[in-house]
Amino acid sequence: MWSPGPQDNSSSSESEDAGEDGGQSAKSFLEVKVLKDGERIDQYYKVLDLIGEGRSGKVHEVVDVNKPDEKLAIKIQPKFDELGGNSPERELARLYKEMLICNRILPPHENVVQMKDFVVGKDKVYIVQELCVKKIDLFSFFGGAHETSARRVFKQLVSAVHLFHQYGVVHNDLQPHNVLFADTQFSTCRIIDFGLSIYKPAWAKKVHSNFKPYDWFKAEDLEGATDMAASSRYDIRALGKFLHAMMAGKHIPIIYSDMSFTMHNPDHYKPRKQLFCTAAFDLLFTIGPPPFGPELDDELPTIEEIRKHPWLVQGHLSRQHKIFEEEFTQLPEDFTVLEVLLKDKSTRPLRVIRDDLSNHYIITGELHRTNSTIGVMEGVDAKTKSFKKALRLLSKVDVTLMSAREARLEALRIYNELVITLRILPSYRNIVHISEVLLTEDYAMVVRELCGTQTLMEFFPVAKNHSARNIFKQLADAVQFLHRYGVVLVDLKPHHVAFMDAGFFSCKIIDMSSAVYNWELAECTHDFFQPGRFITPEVTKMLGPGNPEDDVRALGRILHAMMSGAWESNTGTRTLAPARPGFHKDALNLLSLIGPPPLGPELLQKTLSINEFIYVLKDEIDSTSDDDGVSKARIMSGLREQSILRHNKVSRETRACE
Ligand SMILES: Nc1ncnc2c1ncn2[C@@H]1O[C@H](COP(=O)(O)OP(=O)(O)OP(=O)(O)O)[C@@H](O)[C@H]1O
Repeated sequence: MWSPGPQDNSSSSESEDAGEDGGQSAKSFLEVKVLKDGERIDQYYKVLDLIGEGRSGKVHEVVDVNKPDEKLAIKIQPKFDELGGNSPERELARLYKEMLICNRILPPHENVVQMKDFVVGKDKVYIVQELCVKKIDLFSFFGGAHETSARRVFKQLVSAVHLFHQYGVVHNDLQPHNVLFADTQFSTCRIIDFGLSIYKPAWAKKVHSNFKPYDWFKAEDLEGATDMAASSRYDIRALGKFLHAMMAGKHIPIIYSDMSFTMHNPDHYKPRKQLFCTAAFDLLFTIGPPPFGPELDDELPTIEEIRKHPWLVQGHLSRQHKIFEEEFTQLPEDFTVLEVLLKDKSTRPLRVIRDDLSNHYIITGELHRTNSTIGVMEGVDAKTKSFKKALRLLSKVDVTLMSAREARLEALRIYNELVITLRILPSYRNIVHISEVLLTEDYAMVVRELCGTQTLMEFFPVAKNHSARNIFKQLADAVQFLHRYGVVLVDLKPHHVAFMDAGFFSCKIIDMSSAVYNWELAECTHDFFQPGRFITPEVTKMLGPGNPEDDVRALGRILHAMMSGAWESNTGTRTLAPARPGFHKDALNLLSLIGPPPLGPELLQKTLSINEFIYVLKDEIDSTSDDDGVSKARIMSGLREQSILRHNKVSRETRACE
């Protein structure tokens, strides 16, 4: 293959300022290669599968014959428009422009599909790109979208479109099938297909330092009447339609004009009020399709303005915080304001008591769990005197012992714990159930179901292959559930897991005091819950975003403790006790994937989401019989399929849990 040099006047090491938009700071341009006479593309790329077909050609899954480990996508476009819509010259000019936009004009961006190679053959042009998840696009996302996930994906789209417009490019064909995803969790989207894009240097605020448009295009192509009617508002309109589809859970088919869809389907495409906050509606009214947004394109905001919209800028910041400024100020002094701060449609009540606690609960003993520093008592309902409960005391900080700032932080930490346990998480079988919270000025008393006093610490020495598998599965299940709701435990310790029975058969996570809400991670919420209302900026700043990997690591340490018989905390250089005999090789496999180093990896599998990882581990443990070995390869290969299924189940499960 021949790589032309002469007109290539930009060095491959030139650097590029991609702005604050998530672009990378440096870009090496790809050289366009030309197939010599007699050469064929399959000498370079081996086709595995047909994955898509569009107006301009077919897209196949391929591997580079010299690097067969990495799967790629190749878009094969005839040089001449086979449908005859474009003259041969115009079609070639279109292909040339698509290649230049992807390769020269736009810097790389996290949410734009990455180009890998450009090859020109006798009759065809080949664009080799990174492979996105096959058969999944924005259409697949709409149905399961909710406040958190919609904001995440929408922000990414806005960020990419902002970059296009800065560099003078209008994508001009932003449709759901041109937005793919890098992963099956819909966490990172990738825009594809610049086949209809328009480039006007006059629109650009930024240009590559070495890209001189007039060296690459004829002046009439850059200034002429062609495309002049086009405008950046095309992309804004498309974003508005995406936003509407995310909020409504469905996309308005293109056959409906904006007016007719409302006439024929007044309720069918309604945005879901229960899932989206007023800021999202405000943006919909600004850019959505009529009748939600403006009739006239002239009334649409620019991408710059959209980027600054409150739903995107302070999406995860709290409206609650603004509304209840006064109450937040009072919180360190008076815990009864928690009743106002945590007010919601939830069924788990917060009750202010003005009289003595003994009128409500009679303390019958103290609960001591290994290493636990948390004050938990055992008590019964003062009236019925039945059903023992665990009473967890969350006390106000004594300001004579701590600074006002420390008192405020501790009050916010308690607020955060209650938001997570009462408002974010639905009930779950392996997480301790809370029946109510009593509030006084000085403390919050959390009334919970009573678990046994034995914790994982007592379990480790007696754990056997079967019992360990059962308990580990319950924990992995619980962590996966928490992550789906965006909750990271951060500090899962053995004494945070209590058993319900003396035989170590069923366990529950009983401590969420270090948990944080990570809105990037969340895939589902209660139907009527808006995390953004509760997670205040201060809480986010104080506790950080929460790294889900910490929980997987904690599970890895717990697994090791079950297998070795002893807990070794997370410190120092490791001389870890070896696994005791009797554990199945699957357990050793798991340990090598998530256990503490050197038994497990120094770094967890970065390419996989933690959710995905836990899900498959859980499933494999579940289905593995003692004679049936499970290899790492099998675990990995099951990942994609499992998580697609999981995504489809999320909405159903959310309801089932509640
Ligand atoms: N990088 C990729 N990874 C996975 N699938 C892809 C990739 N690129 C394209 N596809 C699939 O191929 C289809 C067609 O691709 P693309 O939109 O680039 O072609 P097109 O001929 O320009 O289509 P259009 O009709 O939208 O103009 C996409 O909708 C998608 O399903």
